[in-house]
Amino acid sequence: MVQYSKKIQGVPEPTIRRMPSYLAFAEGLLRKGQQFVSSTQIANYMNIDPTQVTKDLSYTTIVGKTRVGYEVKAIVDVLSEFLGFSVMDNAFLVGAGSLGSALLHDSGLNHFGLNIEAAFDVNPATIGRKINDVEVFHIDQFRDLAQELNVIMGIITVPAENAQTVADLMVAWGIKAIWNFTPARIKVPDDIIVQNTTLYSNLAIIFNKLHHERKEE
Ligand SMILES: NC(=O)c1ccc[n+]([C@@H]2O[C@H](COP(=O)([O-])OP(=O)(O)OC[C@H]3O[C@@H](n4cnc5c(N)ncnc54)[C@H](O)[C@@H]3O)[C@@H](O)[C@H]2O)c1
Repeated sequence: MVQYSKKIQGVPEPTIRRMPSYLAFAEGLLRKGQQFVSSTQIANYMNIDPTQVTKDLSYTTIVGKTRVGYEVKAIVDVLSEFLGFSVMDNAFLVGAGSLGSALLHDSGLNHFGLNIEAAFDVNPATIGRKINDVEVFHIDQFRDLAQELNVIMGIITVPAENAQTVADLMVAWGIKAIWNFTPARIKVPDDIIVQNTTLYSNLAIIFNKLHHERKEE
């Protein structure tokens, strides 16, 4: 077990958002056998200023060495632990439809420390099936399984109008963090972590940039 990690609390969100890219870059270098990497090299890859890289990494215990830079293996070990990717957390997914199935097929989640223990749905055609080895249960079994398995995260991929009901169920049965993929804005107690994720806002940004640039041409 690596002992370098500091508490992630107080780290600015943009820094946390950049860290998985630092990690992916370092993992690639490690595979190629590179031992050290400079902040300039990382910055060039990220298209940001080297001072930003130094600042971001200073939130961890990774220390650069004069002239040689950062040890690549240390970046991989420290960031994996710092970001929580080296510890496996268990999640339940509710809504095993099109998006839910895609997430169940994503091996990247496992790589980044998230294990989806079980999925839930209300559609009889889906219940009882296994999607990428994850069994789909009726939503009524959520309570029993949440008590039985050590699950701390809930992933919501149901139609937006059902998102609040599912969130309430998750909170009632001990889920501490909710990853909400629906466009609905769910209400939960203050101590529950909610992260809303949508591909469409990124798409909107692309369209906006495309159309904006076209206007300027
Ligand atoms: N965040 C993103 O980028 C993104 C991308 C695609 C879809 N979405 C959103 O994800 C959600 C699902 O989209 P989809 O295309 O997979 O829809 P879908 O209809 O294919 O799947 C929804 C599933 O939820 C199940 N369901 C409905 N009510 C339920 C309940 N109360 N409990 C348990 N299961 C229930 C349905 O039976 C179905 O299997 C929607 O809210 C959609 O807007 C978000």
